[in-house]
Amino acid sequence: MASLVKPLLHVAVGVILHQQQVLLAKRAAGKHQANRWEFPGGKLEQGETVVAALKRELAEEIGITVLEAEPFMQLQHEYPERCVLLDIYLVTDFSGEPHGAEGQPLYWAELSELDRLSLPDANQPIVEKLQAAFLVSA
Ligand SMILES: Nc1nc2c([nH]c(=O)n2[C@@H]2O[C@H](COP(=O)(O)OP(=O)(O)OP(=O)(O)O)[C@@H](O)[C@H]2O)c(=O)[nH]1
Ligand SMILES: [Mg+2]
Repeated sequence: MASLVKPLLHVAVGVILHQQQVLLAKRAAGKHQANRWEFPGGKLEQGETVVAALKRELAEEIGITVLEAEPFMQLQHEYPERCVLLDIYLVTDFSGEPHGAEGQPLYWAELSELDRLSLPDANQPIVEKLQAAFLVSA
């Protein structure tokens, strides 16, 4: 019998904002929310802090060293098969050159086009808050 209790996954998510653009990575086929454009990040390991997970995931996934990050927002979203608690950080300083270290495509998206791209369903409030906070209209 399927479990009636969905797992709650705590996820560290990094937003890298540079001149009205944010860095997105394409989720692999076959994964949860496959083929969507996500902010790099991933699940906390047991006993790990959010910032430690953020640093580890961004090193593993896009090959950068996070030097400074500040909390931006936290949100919980219920998918049909799992719940996620997204801890979203603005990465304000890093070293290294971002690249798809796991073979995934990266894309610098304009803040203004974020609502036209296919992001994970949980991400709509992040897009709205980023646009409200940082989008400068031409
Ligand atoms: N990284 C990331 N995960 C997100 C975002 N939005 C969102 O709903 N998620 C969800 O958060 C969950 C965990 O993320 P993940 O799959 O990156 O975890 P991970 O890097 O540890 O991957 P793994 O399971 O392959 O080891 C997934 O269910 C994913 O769909 C987002 O913007 N970025
Ligand atoms: Mg990940």
